[in-house]
Amino acid sequence: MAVRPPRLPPLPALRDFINIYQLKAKKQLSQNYLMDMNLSRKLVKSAGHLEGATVLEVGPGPGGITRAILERNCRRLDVVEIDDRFLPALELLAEASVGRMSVHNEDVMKFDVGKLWEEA
Ligand SMILES: C[S@@+](CC[C@H](N)C(=O)[O-])C[C@H]1O[C@@H](n2cnc3c(N)ncnc32)[C@H](O)[C@@H]1O
Repeated sequence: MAVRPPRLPPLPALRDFINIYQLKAKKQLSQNYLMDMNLSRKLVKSAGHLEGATVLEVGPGPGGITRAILERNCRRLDVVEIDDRFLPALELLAEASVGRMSVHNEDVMKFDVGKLWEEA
């Protein structure tokens, strides 16, 4: 029998986050947002088996791919996002993940991934 992905509690649509927080894409940070959740789920599925895995996502933006990763029932998800305008949306996702997701508002080029995973 197929295992259903765990449902996250109802969350605002990505488009609403972008409108409420006026998250106009910044070119200098290569920002563009994937809004189609079906596409995000397909992308994440192509990463393989994530159930019980420890995952690092760089540049989650408003969190479309992040939602799809959480739905795959990973054990732990760390996201590193340089732009603090996304923090309210990402913190809401972290709350909905019931302790599985942590948000790091940092530049990934200066971020110590090794240290993070020592703790994992
Ligand atoms: C192309 S957008 C992708 C957003 C999201 N993953 C999606 O698919 O909708 C790239 C993201 O990487 C972030 N970013 C760019 N440079 C970064 C850096 N040095 N460290 C962490 N995040 C960075 C941007 O702020 C942006 O959220």
